[in-house]
Amino acid sequence: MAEALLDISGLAKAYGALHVTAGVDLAVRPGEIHALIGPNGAGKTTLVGQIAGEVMPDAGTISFDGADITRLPVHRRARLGLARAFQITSIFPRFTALEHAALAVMAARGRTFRMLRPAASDRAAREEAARLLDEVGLGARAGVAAAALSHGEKRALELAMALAARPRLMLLDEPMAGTGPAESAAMVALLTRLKGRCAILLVEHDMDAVFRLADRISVLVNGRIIACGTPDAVRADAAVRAAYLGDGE
Ligand SMILES: Nc1ncnc2c1ncn2[C@@H]1O[C@H](COP(=O)(O)OP(=O)(O)OP(=O)(O)O)[C@@H](O)[C@H]1O
Repeated sequence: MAEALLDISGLAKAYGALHVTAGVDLAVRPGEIHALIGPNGAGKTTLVGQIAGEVMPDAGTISFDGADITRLPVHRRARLGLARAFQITSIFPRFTALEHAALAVMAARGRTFRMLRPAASDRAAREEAARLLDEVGLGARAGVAAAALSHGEKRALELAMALAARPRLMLLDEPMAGTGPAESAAMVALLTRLKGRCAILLVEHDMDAVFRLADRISVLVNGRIIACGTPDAVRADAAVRAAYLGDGE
């Protein structure tokens, strides 16, 4: 079995009497798409927040590439290769897709780019940004203001911006939310193309997308992982069917 890139053990977080993360063990392997599914309020977003460093756990450990990152702040985790894709395109609506991607590239390589003259650093960032946009299928939309992009294109731009950090693990929280069937299919195709480039922990309610994309699926119910395995194994799991998918699916 491949060594885990992200290894979570006994993670716990309570808000008052509510145990939102109740002893989670979870391992994400290098390059895999690992989906985290579960009903509303199961604790998925809180778990992702703990992995990203935004929410401090009460107990348990998170290790990344063998290093204990349980108490590290967000920016230190990012430097180790842990990136979270944010819905970020509304911050500078008049900036173009290319400018957004270039900003992300410069933010990720701050020190490297400060060594260059301003014009050269700008050119290098734009070249890399253009490559990233090509990669997510936005090459032809580089000059379009972010606000004018379609919903699905904005999600693709956010992926390009997260990829600018050259992450080894990307945390993706509901990339299909609010997308129609065509945009959702385009996002599945895009994530399929990116597969293997970095590991992805994918939180998603769109089960069709999850079962198409995921190498493995973990099912979180009431703050606990009740099943983890391949899509086929999870689909066949009696506890999962009872707790989450419903016997009819
Ligand atoms: N800061 C907080 N203070 C108190 N309760 C919280 C806090 N954050 C989350 N919760 C509660 O923890 C539970 C889990 O929330 P969380 O958002 O992690 O679930 P989720 O699985 O992501 O849900 P959804 O699928 O609806 O996004 C919910 O009952 C929520 O109200």
